[in-house]
Amino acid sequence: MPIEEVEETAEAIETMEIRGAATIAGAAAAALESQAAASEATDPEAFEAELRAAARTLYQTRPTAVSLPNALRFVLQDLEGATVEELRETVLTRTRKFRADLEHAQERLGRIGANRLRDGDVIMTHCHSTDALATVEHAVDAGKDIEAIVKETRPRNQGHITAQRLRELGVPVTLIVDSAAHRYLNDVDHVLVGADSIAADGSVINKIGTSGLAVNARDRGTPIVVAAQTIKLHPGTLTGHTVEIEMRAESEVISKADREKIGEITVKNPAFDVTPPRHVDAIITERGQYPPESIVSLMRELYGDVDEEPWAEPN
Ligand SMILES: O=C(COP(=O)(O)O)[C@H](O)[C@H](O)COP(=O)(O)O
Repeated sequence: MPIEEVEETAEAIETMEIRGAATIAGAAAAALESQAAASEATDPEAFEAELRAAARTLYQTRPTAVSLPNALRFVLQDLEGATVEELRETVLTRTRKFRADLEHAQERLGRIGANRLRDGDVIMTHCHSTDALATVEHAVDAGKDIEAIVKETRPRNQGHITAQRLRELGVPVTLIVDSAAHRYLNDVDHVLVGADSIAADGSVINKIGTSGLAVNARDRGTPIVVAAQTIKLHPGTLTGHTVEIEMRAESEVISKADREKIGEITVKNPAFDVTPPRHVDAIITERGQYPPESIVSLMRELYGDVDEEPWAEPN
């Protein structure tokens, strides 16, 4: 049984109190760290079994952001240690490194992404991405004036979080409903979004509505920039796996009362969609800027082919 803190983190990820791919990954690593620190296992097998159970609990929360399994894999792959204490030390060292790397990567990505933004540029955002905001923050720190048109991002309105963060940076914000995006793209220099997963062919999986925004941006000739640390690269897609798109509750879309008033309908609430590489101009990572079609080489270099899940129950 995982400790209470792991259960609480899993619940917070499921209910989206903790959300966004990078934040989810950091929280999952922190939960494994707590599990390792608190473990009272007396033999290495029991310790590893506890860690695997904790990882499974975290893994089952949301399916689309690959940063979550990438974090779990980073911590649990090929665990080394002959005693519980050695294993504990390995896990604690890895979870701390993972969390520190996460911060450094976002900082570096932000500096690289900021080079694309010029003084006076207007960006359009969708959802709330800490990686995307890191690029704006660095541009602002470099003295550039940036303005933002922020899509509200139905049904969960993550655009409100983006608007608030941008205001904290002193960026002037115009909030629009999602369907107004095409109308305002003429005023925009870059569409700037994050990613939950990036597939080997360079497809970008991000908040539902990203692909429609990208099509509109292409129509208007506005460049589409994706800010995504390399923990968003989905190594499973190298071996033919697809990225699962999370379907969320109907209640996020329509109230029970409204639904009953309308009569018999089907409601669908996919949380993410897939933007093909031809609609993406650049993917900004902490390792540099990549055209989407060439991201596969970075994916192979960093992850190789990974098919196993180190948190699976041993046969
Ligand atoms: O789509 C979302 C969040 O979806 P949700 O709100 O459903 O979790 C974000 O664009 C990415 O996760 C990137 O975020 P970050 O750059 O912070 O990792």
